[in-house]
This record gives sequence, structure tokens and C-alpha cells, in this order.
Amino acid sequence: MPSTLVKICGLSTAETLTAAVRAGADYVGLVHFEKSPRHLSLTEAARLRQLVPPQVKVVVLVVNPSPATLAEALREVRPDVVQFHGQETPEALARFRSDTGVEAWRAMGVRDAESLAEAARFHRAADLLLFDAPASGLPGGNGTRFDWSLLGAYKSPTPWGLAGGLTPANVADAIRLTGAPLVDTSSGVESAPGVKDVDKIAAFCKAAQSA
Ligand SMILES: O=C(O)c1ccccc1N[C@@H]1O[C@H](COP(=O)(O)O)[C@@H](O)[C@H]1O
Repeated sequence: MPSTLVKICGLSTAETLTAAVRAGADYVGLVHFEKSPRHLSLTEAARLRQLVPPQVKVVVLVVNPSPATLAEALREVRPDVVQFHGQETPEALARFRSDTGVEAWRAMGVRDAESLAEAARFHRAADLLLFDAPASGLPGGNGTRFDWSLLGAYKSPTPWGLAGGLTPANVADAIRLTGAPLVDTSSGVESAPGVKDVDKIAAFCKAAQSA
């Protein structure tokens, strides 16, 4: 079985970004959302982007961005992926992909089995569905998990990933229980909101890669 892909999100310093790359993360996430403790200006995100080697993909996270912000993010940061973490519609995502050729991920809050049925609306529009806990306070990045057993028998024509409250201590169980092909964490590798911890980043990657 191929090993689980790992995304470390909300990186905001050169030291922690480099730690994620060294630990073998497949994706590194840069948050552009002013209400987040992990927010980066596009200039800061562009500077960090330059430190990422070609084998690691850069994800820019946005929440209901304006067309101008989205265009500027693409121009400045040149991400491999844009992670949409708001109420973006399937039509908007499909248009984004055909206009730009950039990969589009859509985060979905999972409350119950119904939520997974709703995700089907995005099957042709998104490159990947990212199942996260429902929004509380922020649209994401709250360190809360949902009932992983909902994904136990999940089959999808669209690639998908698991997020929400994942930590070095629980990620292996999460992978075993859900079979997630990709796992994504932010709060779980921090010492305080917005402050990444290099040891936790290394422990998370190791636990996910050996699950
Ligand atoms: O990280 C944030 O501040 C954030 C803000 C707005 C939307 C999403 C955000 N983070 C993403 O949410 C999931 C789960 O995060 P956590 O591990 O539970 O903290 C993940 O994709 C984060 O990148």
C-alpha cells in the first residue's frame, strides 16, 4: 500500500518550513486569511515559497477569496495547489481550475453521513476533498476532530484527505481507522496558536509515514 501523504499547514517561519521539508512532508501550507493566527501576507508567503524544493508542493490556503486576491496569490506565490476553506461553490472551483490549471482542494466540514453525501457535489470540480471538523470560531485550524468512523467505509471517485485535530499521537490511529490517503495538520504540531514546533512536526511526519 502506498504510504500516506502528509501536509503540514500554517507554516510561517523559515525554520519550521525547513523542518517540515526535512521531515518528509509532501505538502506545505501557507495560510492567507487575516483572522487566522497563522496568516501571512502574500509577500511573506512568496518569500517562504522560495525555500521549498521542487519535490514538495506548496499549498496556499484561502477562505472565500475575492477574484483579485486569488489572482494576486497565484502571481506572487505560484502555489501548486489552492486550498479553498470557505463556502466556495463547485462552479467557482471548476472555473478556477479551467482558467488557471492550478490544483484546487475544497475543505468540507464533516458533521454526519449527510456531510459526505453533500461532498459529492464537488466530485467533478475539485482535485481533492479535505474532510475537516465543522467550523467553530475559525473555518478551520481549530484543532478539533470529527467522528472518523464516518469515513471507515468511504469510497470516492475524487482523491481525499483527512484534517482536523490530528496530532503526532493520534495520526496513526486516524490512518488505520479511515484509510486516509493524505493527512493534514496545523494545531497538532504547535506549542501555541500559530507557533509551530519543529519536534512535533518531525514526530507527526514519522508517525504518519510509518502507519
Ligand atoms: O489554520 C488556520 O488558521 C485556518 C484558518 C482558516 C481555515 C483553515 C485553517 N486551517 C486548516 O484547517 C485544517 C485543520 O486544522 P487543525 O489541524 O485542526 O488545526 C487544516 O487543513 C488547516 O490547515
